[in-house]
Parts: sequence; structure tokens; C-alpha cells
Amino acid sequence: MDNKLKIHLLVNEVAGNGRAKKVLEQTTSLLINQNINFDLQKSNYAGEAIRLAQHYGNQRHLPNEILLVIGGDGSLNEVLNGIKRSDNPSTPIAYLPAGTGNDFARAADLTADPKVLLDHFKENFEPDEVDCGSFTLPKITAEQKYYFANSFGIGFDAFVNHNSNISKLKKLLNHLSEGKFIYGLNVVASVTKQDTFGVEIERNGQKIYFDDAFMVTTTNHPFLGGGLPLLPSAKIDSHKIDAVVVEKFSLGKLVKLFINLLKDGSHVNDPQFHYFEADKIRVTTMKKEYAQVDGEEIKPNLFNIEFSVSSFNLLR
Ligand SMILES: Nc1ncnc2c1ncn2[C@@H]1O[C@H](COP(=O)(O)OP(=O)(O)OP(=O)(O)O)[C@@H](O)[C@H]1O
Repeated sequence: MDNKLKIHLLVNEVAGNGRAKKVLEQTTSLLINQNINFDLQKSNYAGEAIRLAQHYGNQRHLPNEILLVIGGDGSLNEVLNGIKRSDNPSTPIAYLPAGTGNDFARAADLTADPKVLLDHFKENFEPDEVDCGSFTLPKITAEQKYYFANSFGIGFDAFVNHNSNISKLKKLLNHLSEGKFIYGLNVVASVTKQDTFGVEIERNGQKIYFDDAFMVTTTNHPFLGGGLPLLPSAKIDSHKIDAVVVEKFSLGKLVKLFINLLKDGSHVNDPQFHYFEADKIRVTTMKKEYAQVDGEEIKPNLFNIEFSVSSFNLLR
């Protein structure tokens, strides 16, 4: 049975500041020792995994061939977009989390241990259909559909993400700790600098307007920023998409919300915390703000986006 497996590794070696490289080494040595067929492709630049995954999805594969991604949430996002835009969008994706945040793996309860995953493949290669988010952006020639495994955030969380990316401390702290710690530090550093903005949420034909939003995050699951449970009720198999709007708050209120978020999730009951669940949610912002999609930065812009729930096949 083992020898029938064929693993196609797609790896972002720079993910997780070297973590992906280590996971790749562990995985290839297990594959060699267990005499499992494999090939290996590495992304050479940001964005290349979209093209590589799309190419993989355009080819015919036997059920015992497995596309195994090693990287962080950004790498998974690229592969998801490549597969979904390919001729075979239901091509299953297997994923070993090796980034700094690994929020999707947390939400989908994925193992980070290559041995556990390979042992599992020997018993079962039936994928599970799980949710992802999708949205369309106008392009010069035609509309392009995009997908996300985690979230599309506008405002505060995107600004924190931006500050985390430029932080000189990031590299050092990544070596010392989990992404959550870096994110937490940047939450505090960014809170006084983030402005507020008008945002309209439209779902099921109903429009709700917020004058002073601090952030609006459309999410596929609970986690943000490396394990912070922003919306505990969001699930990757709910077949719904969720949007969270947090209105302007003081530094004192931030501390209270943050403690409640970590303690028992009761921050969701705060009058300044709003959440919506639907098949489709349109988010319109009135001021240029940073955005992030699966942790990848989008420069400040005005957004008018309809998000909807989509799905992909996940092997775990
Ligand atoms: N060879 C490469 N050189 C530079 N950047 C790359 C290369 N291959 C992929 N990338 C980019 O690296 C970025 C970071 O990857 P990824 O998000 O997977 O890791 P991470 O940021 O460490 O993890 P996480 O998102 O879980 O915190 C992605 O934007 C991806 O496009």
C-alpha cells in the first residue's frame, strides 16, 4: 500500500523563518525511509505557488497522488488560489503547517507532524470538503476570483499585520516565540495609530452602517494573528461566511476586550463587537485602509467587495 502513494511536495522554504525548510527535511527523510514515491517543487518567489498549483491542477492525477503543501498561511493561500482556478478545482490539498501563524491548521485541527500525516495517508486518502472564502475583484480584462482560507481583514488587524511585517523585531521574535506574541505586541503598538472609518455591511438584502469602525474582518474560522480566537463561533464546515465589525474603542477597552478574548470569548458580547453570518456578505468601506488576506498585505484602498462561501478538498 505504501509504495502506491505518490507525494507531490510544494514548498515555500522561506515560510516560518526556516521552519518550512526543517519540516521539508523531516518529510523527505521519512519518504525516503518509507520508500514512498515523491517529487519536489519549491516556490522561488512570492506568488509562484499559485502558478505551480494551477499547473498541477490542470493535469490529471490518480487518487493515490497527493499534493502536499509545506509552508505558512500565505503559501496555503497561493496553492488554494492556484487549484481553484485550475481545470480541476476539486483537486485535494494536503498541508503541513510550517509558518509563523498557522491559523488555518489550528482551525482545521491539522497535524504539524509529517510522520503522523504520512501514516494517515497510508490508511485514507479521502478528502474532506471544507469552507474557504471567495471574492471577486475587477481586473482590466475580466473579473478575477480570489479565495482565502483564513480571513480578509480591513483596518486594525490589517494595520497590525502591516506593522508586524515591517517590524525589525519580527525575525528575532519569530525565532524566540510563536506568531501570537508578535501579533500581541503589535496590537498594542498599533492601537493608538489606527483611525476609524465608515463601513457598510450588506447581507440577506439588509444594510447596516457603522460610522466609526476600527476593523472589519471577513473570516472563515475563529482565528486571527496566530491563534487569537476573534470569532469562536465561526467554523470551517458551517458553509457560511462570517464578518466581524469592531467599533472604535479606547486603550482601556482594548485591554478588557483582549483579556475577555483570551479568557472565555466573552468579548463577542461587547456592544462594540458585531458579527454577521451569511452565504454572502458585501463590505463597503468609506476611507482608504490597509487590508490583509490570509496575512498577505494589501496597500491602503477603498473596498467594495462581495464575499461568499466556497469550498475545497482538504486531505488530513
Ligand atoms: N522563494 C521565496 N522567496 C520569497 N518569498 C517567497 C518565496 N516563496 C514564497 N514566498 C512568499 O513568502 C510569503 C510568506 O509565506 P507564508 O505566509 O507561507 O509564511 P509565514 O508568513 O512564515 O507564515 P504565516 O502566514 O502562517 O504566518 C508568502 O507571501 C509567499 O508568497
